[in-house]
Amino acid sequence: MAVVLPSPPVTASPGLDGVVTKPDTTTRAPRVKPTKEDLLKTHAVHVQKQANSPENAPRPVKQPNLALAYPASTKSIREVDIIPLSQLEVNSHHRGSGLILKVISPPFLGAGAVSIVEDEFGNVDKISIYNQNDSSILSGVPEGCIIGVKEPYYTINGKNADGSEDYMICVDHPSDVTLIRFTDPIIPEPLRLGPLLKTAEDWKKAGDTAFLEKDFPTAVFCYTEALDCAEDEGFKPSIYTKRAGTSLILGRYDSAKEDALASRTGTSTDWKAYYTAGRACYGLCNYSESKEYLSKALELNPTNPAIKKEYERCLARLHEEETGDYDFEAIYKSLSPKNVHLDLGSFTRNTEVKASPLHGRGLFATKDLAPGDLVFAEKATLMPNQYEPMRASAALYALTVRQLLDNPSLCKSVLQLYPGEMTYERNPLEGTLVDGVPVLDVFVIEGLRNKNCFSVPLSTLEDTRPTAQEGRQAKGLWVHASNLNHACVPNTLRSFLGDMLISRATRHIKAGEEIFQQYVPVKSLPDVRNGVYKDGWGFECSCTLCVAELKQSSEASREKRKDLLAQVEKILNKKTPRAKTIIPDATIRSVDKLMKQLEEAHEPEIYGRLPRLTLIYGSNWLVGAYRGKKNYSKTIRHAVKVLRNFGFEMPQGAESQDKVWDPRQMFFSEEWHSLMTIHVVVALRRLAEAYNGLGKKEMAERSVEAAEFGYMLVTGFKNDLSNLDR
Ligand SMILES: C[S@@+](CC[C@H](N)C(=O)[O-])C[C@H]1O[C@@H](n2cnc3c(N)ncnc32)[C@H](O)[C@@H]1O
Repeated sequence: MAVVLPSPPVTASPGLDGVVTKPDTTTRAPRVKPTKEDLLKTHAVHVQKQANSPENAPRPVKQPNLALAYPASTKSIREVDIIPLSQLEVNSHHRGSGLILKVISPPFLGAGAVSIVEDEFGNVDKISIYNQNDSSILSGVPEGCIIGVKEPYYTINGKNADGSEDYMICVDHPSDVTLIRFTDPIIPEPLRLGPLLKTAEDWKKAGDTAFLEKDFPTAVFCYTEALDCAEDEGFKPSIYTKRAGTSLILGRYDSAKEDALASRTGTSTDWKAYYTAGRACYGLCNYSESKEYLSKALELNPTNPAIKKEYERCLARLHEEETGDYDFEAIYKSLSPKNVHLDLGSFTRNTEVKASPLHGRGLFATKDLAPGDLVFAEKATLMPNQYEPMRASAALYALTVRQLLDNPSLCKSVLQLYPGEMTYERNPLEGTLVDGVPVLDVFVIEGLRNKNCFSVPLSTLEDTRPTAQEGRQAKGLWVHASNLNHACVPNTLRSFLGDMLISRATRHIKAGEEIFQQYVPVKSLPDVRNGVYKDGWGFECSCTLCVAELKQSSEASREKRKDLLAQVEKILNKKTPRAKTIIPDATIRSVDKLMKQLEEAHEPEIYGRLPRLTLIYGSNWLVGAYRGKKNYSKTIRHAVKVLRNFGFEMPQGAESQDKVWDPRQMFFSEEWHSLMTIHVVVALRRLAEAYNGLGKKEMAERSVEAAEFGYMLVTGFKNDLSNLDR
């Protein structure tokens, strides 16, 4: 799916003569409007060009520009005052008004469907309808259909070739436009066509033809007409069955379920209705309801293998939801770039959503958890299989709009996510059905996508490999995980397997304690990282580390650390030495010296049990440098420092090669505030290598075991450390 970058905010721009001209944003009547002939002629040229271009090019997405947000209409087309096109004013949203229009051209399909429309008085205009679903025939507004546009936004689309203004009705919110049935009395006399087909049987046949041609949206439309004009009640169940099956193919599970249940006749053939309803509920990840319907289907048709199979699948999902018992290794093996949506239930019962003292809602533990425990595992609510970084956000936005339109029952859980500050008040009617579709505000959807989505590799395990392709991440929404607030030194770590988010405890968590995660990897300087949170999510972090660094440590100390870190970075030029790189001793000595000063710049009374993030880069580098020189004792010394700098408790004397201690214990300290990343695993491996080099087998083995535990935390499940070499 290609991406259309958000249209630029309306700002001043230089004109041809270099003079800055401000776009005209005043509400006013349009200047000169083109004639019907001109509009149709220009439009036909575009449509022709499209017809000549290669078929099946993906539709681009118009991502909403939050700076230009406006609310969706919550009114029915029957509640607004119908106005003629001639009353439209540019740069206006025409609150309280609506249009009834006939589409008089085939559409040009780009990011939106652009068509020419006419009102009952013969006025014509251009319309662009965005964010419609492929499952809806409105995505291609067929010529001849009648549409209602609620509270239309009329805009200047740019300039025509002759320099005149190009006007357009711009429909961003998918629920602002509604398809009007040909027999609806709301259609004014001059636009009326009367019914295209006469009988329910005719419509049913038309539906069947569309179905066979795989034009499923049209099939749904025809079956709907058939149901509407059917006089014989006995005719309806078979149409409901057909429409349910078609909706199931389209992924419109809510309607599939509703139609399936409406198709029941009270006879033994109702197993089909229950089977379809069960599959629809499965599609909505509502496994307990799915089980109910599938049980009923089995009662009526106990030997049917298809029902049995679905039933078994359903039981497996319920077991996962209940126990969190997953075979992660098998799941990992089943993953492929084409198969990222896993058939799994979500395990969330160790956690609950409650009000957080920090902000809005938070996630809290319902039982005591130990380091390594599965806190929760959640299948993505929405995650497109799109790992191209340039396209991932737009794909998630488009999928969210599509899924909510197709399955209004999803609206409640998704629309309650935090969308950040909006420029207007949210309407409580969002997500409720008006004119048969849920009211969707695309700017709210973009806001909540932005504030709640996670970037996700195909699997975290693969992402930890040196050969991993950088930046290939999809974006997804996990509604349960969206309740997590951020802490720089959190108590959980998330990882991914396909669209499954795995959250593991990185320290002891007591029942009732709030659960935190890092939104993004933390920057070492507190003001820099808090700038990221402020810009991205609008908050300042109040975790133990941020409070210590920003409130307790003096500005002078902060500046000193910043300055020393800059000096270290300058020498290292952001390169971690590889095993075979020979580093001049003088460079190592300079880094070592600076690192000592940097270490001393951390006040012991403040950093006693906290990570010292500014030291991590340099200490990691020193591990690499001494490893390259096979200087085992210094490798041990600095690997221990790395672990300490990540906030792990190191016993007295651990920096010495002769100290006997147990690195496996470091994850279980109650008082220390540690930060778990893949670098901790790497440091533990270096420690093991160095102990091995010195012949200290037991220490080496303990270090490997600690690294394996750390790797389990990072990747979500137990894995061989050799993955880190592939
Ligand atoms: C994904 S939501 C987290 C759940 C959120 N508390 C809610 O009520 O929906 C992200 C938003 O939570 C808030 N937030 C997250 N971590 C925070 C923290 N440590 N302190 C204050 N606000 C935080 C910010 O407003 C952020 O934009």
